[in-house]
Amino acid sequence: MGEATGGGPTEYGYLLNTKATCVCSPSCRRKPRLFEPPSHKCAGYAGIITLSFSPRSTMISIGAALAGIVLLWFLRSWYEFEVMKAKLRAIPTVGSSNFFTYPLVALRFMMNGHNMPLLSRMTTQHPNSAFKIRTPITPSGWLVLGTGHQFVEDLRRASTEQLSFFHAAGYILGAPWLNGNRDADTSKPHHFDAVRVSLTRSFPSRFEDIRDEIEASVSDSFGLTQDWNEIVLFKALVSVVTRTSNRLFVGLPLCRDKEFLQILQTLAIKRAVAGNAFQFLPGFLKPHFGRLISPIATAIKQLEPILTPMIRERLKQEEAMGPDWPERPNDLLSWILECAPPHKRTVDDLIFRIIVLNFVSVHTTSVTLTNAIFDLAAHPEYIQPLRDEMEGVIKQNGWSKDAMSKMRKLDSFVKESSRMRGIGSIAMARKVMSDFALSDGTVIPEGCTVAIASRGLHYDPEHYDNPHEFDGYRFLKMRESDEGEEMKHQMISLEHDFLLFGNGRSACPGRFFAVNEAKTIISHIVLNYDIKLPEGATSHPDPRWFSSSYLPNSAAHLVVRKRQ
Ligand code: HEM
Repeated sequence: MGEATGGGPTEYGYLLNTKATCVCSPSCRRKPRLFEPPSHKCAGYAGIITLSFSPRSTMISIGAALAGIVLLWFLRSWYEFEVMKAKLRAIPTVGSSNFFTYPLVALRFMMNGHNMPLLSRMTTQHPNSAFKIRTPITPSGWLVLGTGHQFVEDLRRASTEQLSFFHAAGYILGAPWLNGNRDADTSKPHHFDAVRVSLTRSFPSRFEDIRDEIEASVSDSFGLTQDWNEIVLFKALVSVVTRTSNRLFVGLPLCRDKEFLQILQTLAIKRAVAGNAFQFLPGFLKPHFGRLISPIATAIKQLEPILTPMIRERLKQEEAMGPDWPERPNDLLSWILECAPPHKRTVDDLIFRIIVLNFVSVHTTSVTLTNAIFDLAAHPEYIQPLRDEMEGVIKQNGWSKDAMSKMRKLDSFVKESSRMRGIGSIAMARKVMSDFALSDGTVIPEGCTVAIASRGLHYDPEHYDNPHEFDGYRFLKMRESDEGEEMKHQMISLEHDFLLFGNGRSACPGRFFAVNEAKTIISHIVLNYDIKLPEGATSHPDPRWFSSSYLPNSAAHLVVRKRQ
């Protein structure tokens, strides 16, 4: 048998014992390798492995390999961090710029990434400037934040080849790993146009359905009793929004199917949590954890048996009759198929699109609605004027998209709630795809991530009087006083100092639907229910923040009863 120098094989292990030789015959001097190729057919080959194996040695080997990987990752991250720091030296740093304080910085960002005083101070003291902060949410560890209109304008005008939303948001939300590498080949997935063009054009004609689903789902979630009744508002609204959106996306009876809804509601929460948690994982672990915990992969597996027959049938019909046939459903599948390139017209891909659109729309709309309803309960003096407006407009226009557009007080109220709370502290995150010059001459290097300190802008006294005070009619007054520009201040408008929906070429394509859906849900609640905060509560329940993401207090209660 071959001898093992530097320690016996059973004691030190096959992988560590680099001086060991093959045991097939005394004359064989071959060195065994970490992964032995099958071509080496020595009789003793299997024997080496069997003889050499010991649990302790395997653990040591795995530990050594992992330590090596961590060290390599650490050195690479350090290198990339320092290279980017050098390239960004013209931009002032806020906070630490020392790589070795990373764990502390990551923790601080996680707990305080929405740092209101910092964002406000930078916005008011250094308007129209850029500063950089250390953050775990970008590949280089640096994020360049802009303040002021000019910076928004610079990002807004950039092409998607220069500044990419999908690359930046993908990294921040963990999409390449949690979405199972889908859309990795494109900077703008086709579902974006399905929402921007087809859904927006089609949903006014589906208004009756939407209203019907709101009535049924609110009654199921809120109850319809004469007595006061406490509900967990965020949970109730996630259910209402999932049902209403899916009445439009996939129609009846699926939008009321308990299993289907449960999968989507769990996904909306788990995907948001996983995306946030992923920001703090070292890059080399992301692919592995992504495969292990991907909520999207889980949802795809669970939804396959439910959605596959319906999608197969639709694909067959489209193939036989083309895109224009008399009974063609006016739903999400048709809208996606209108925009899908041939290689994306598959069952698997269509299930993925339905899931992604549920994820991007349900969570954001539920958060916006929860904020607005809690603001209404905290400021009950707005309830009667809003009821009067709703009743008047509906009397003239019926329940319709037009009626929703005419509810100016309501629009202003929901927009003010979103200005103060929103969905996050930064907006318009973009990855710089090639060196990008701002209008003041500052060059942001390729590979860097830029964003707007939107929470600072939303509270900027230059643009908003008494920005810390809730004024439900703020935007109504702006519409009335800004002659000829009254459309500018409605909620769906993309303004430089209101970035709930982002801005520029990648601004949210679902905002027309989202705002109308939210206004219809609030109108239904206000016209049919009395609402108030629970006993003892006097203000909007405290939200939770996780890094730069805003989360409403998901356990907070609202007290409701049938309108008296
Ligand atoms: C109040 C609710 C919503 C809010 C606050 C919101 C907000 C946003 C924001 C901030 C962006 C990124 C824009 C940028 O960086 O410039 C975005 C992207 C997007 N939104 Fe919305 N959104 C909402 C509802 C919806 C709805 C209802 C849909 C679809 C029906 C939708 C579909 C999308 C899509 C497809 C993108 C591109 C990102 C992607 O595909 O991952 N959104 N949204």
